[in-house]
Amino acid sequence: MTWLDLPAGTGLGLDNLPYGVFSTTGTAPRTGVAIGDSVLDLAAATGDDVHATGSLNAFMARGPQAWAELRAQLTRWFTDEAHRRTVEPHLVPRSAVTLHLPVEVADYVDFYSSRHHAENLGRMFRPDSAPLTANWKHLPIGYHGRAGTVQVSGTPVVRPSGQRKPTDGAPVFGPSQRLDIEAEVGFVVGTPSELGRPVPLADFGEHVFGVCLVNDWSARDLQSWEYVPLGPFLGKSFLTSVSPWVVPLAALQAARVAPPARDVPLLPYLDDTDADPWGLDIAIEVRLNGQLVSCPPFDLMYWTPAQQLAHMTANGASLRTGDLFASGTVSGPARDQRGSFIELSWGGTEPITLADGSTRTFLTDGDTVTLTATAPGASGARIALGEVTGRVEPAPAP
Ligand SMILES: O=C(O)/C=C/C(=O)CC(=O)CC(=O)O
Ligand SMILES: [Ca+2]
Ligand SMILES: [Mg+2]
Repeated sequence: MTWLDLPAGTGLGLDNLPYGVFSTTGTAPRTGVAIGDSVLDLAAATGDDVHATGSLNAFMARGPQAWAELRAQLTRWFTDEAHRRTVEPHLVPRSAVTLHLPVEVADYVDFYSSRHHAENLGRMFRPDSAPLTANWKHLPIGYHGRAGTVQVSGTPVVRPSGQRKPTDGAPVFGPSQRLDIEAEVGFVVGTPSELGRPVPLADFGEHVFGVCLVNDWSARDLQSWEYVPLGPFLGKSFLTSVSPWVVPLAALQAARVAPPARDVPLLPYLDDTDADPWGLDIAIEVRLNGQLVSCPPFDLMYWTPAQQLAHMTANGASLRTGDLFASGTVSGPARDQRGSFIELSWGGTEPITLADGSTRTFLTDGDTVTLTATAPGASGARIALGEVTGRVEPAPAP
């Protein structure tokens, strides 16, 4: 029980306690913890300068024991009436805060781990080949993205310009006509690793601090022309949006589920059949201008984040505090479980109809896309993973 007056059905109860960076008018950005309709000012409540730096990095770098200790302390503070007098003055209404990018992003990696998404994109981008490439079931495919354009939820999505190639004719340069979203889950690295030393599956929880939502905005016309043979480049690097609250891995223990059965035996460094695997029951919702368009199921992801981390470091590449790796677009087998508009509209050939009767293939200037998600929490109720939103603005005049 808590002395806090938590709203009924809050996804931000004692079993969540996500971390973010906030400011109020005229004050410097600092670390806070979301609880109900409030934010606890951690810099003030703990007096620890690590929470006054304006990003979570310094705290994340302290490692899993420090993460567990602070979480245990927060639980004591919020449950024991004796702490009320000292803690309550440091609660700020959530409606009064500005939220900032919570993490100084070091490297950004994007995976491709939804089988349904990969099959759909394969069918559309490579209609003359098998939907899944020969390597897909043997390793979690990924690429290194652009860390410097990872921004917090709410950052305007300026329509990117670039080269695209009409079916008949020469390449042209101009604003993307196929601007899209990618609904993903992101994993934030806290503890670095040593160069030359792979991180085994079992060490996932030693390194990964927490989870956020990711919208990996994508310009499909730029992408389909530029990506051969080196993979995604300018079609995705213009912006990646993340949710402001990082949910600690500890809050997701009750959400752990077995991943889908794998079709081929895995090499030992990826084989989690005898381990406690890291499938996660995260239910995502995608809204366009407030209207629900899709419910991508994260529990169906073929590759888990622990396998992604093991693969990402299998060659000895080291981790830095603040590294962000995203799951890849989350799509399920049903049409209304697809995590991108290229899939929802089947490459623009089958427009979707929204609740208000309007139709869409790709995004129109003025559109707002919002991703939210929930997962089972320790109390039995679902915890919230916050939201990541962005509004499309027209390309600047040339
Ligand atoms: O199949 C392709 O060539 C490209 C696929 C993507 O755009 C996916 C990507 O960025 C990774 C992902 O989000 O799943
Ligand atoms: Ca992506
Ligand atoms: Mg992107």
